[in-house]
Amino acid sequence: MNILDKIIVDKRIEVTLKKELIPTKQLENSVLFDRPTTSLATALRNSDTGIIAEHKRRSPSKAVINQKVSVQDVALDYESAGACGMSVLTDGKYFGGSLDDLLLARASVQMPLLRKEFIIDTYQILEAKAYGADVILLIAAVLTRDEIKVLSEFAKSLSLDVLLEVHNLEELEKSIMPSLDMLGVNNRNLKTFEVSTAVSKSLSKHIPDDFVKVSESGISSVEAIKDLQPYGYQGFLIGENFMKTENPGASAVTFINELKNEP
Ligand SMILES: O=P(O)(O)OC[C@@H](O)[C@@H](O)c1c[nH]c2ccccc12
Repeated sequence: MNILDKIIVDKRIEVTLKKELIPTKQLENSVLFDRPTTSLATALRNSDTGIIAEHKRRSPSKAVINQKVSVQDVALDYESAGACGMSVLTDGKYFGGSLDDLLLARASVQMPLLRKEFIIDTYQILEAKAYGADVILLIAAVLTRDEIKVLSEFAKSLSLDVLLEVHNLEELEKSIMPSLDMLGVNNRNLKTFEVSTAVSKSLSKHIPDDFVKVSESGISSVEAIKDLQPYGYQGFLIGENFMKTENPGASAVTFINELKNEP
């Protein structure tokens, strides 16, 4: 079994248990549930940098990235650095994140927040809303077209943006539908961990113009962004490059300033 399949097996068990412990009514009663949301897609369309900065403590491909910084500090620093939005890993077992991380980020900043999670059930979308997210991620590699439709339409009914992630043409062609806002191309193969921005380049021409294009993973230089912009990318999801440093917020400031000053 590859790592992605393992994550999904565990996720199904986790969601089944949580559904029994915390009824959906309780999520809907969260003080955050009825708040107005902010669109990441709109923010990216209007941005001159398009950086979505991620909070990630560890990952299956890298045991320790950063276990020291506080998610609130990172969120505040990313926002003042000029990031367009923030991605918060909420998976515990493989990424060391939690829904509390999302909640703490929400308490700290106004910018759009993405719940970075392996979503397989509408229950997790209610959680995303209740803990302060503006955007959810759907991963085409682990969902059927029908599941993508049900989950994305449910998210839209809660005024959440949807970022659909693909890694190849087959996943892209199966997923195109009007209930998606952003199409993300993951440069990292979640089954083998191989990373190359060439994946974003080759898939870009197959993404219809009505979706905001986002390039995800393995972006570690301003040059990489300059290289991807001509392919129509308006969003760039960056995790490790910031999180592996002692001060992720300061690294984001340096990076975004360099990006703004580049001709
Ligand atoms: O740390 P990186 O290489 O900059 O990547 C960030 C982000 O794209 C990556 O964390 C990611 C992309 N898709 C995912 C799906 C699940 C978990 C994590 C991810």
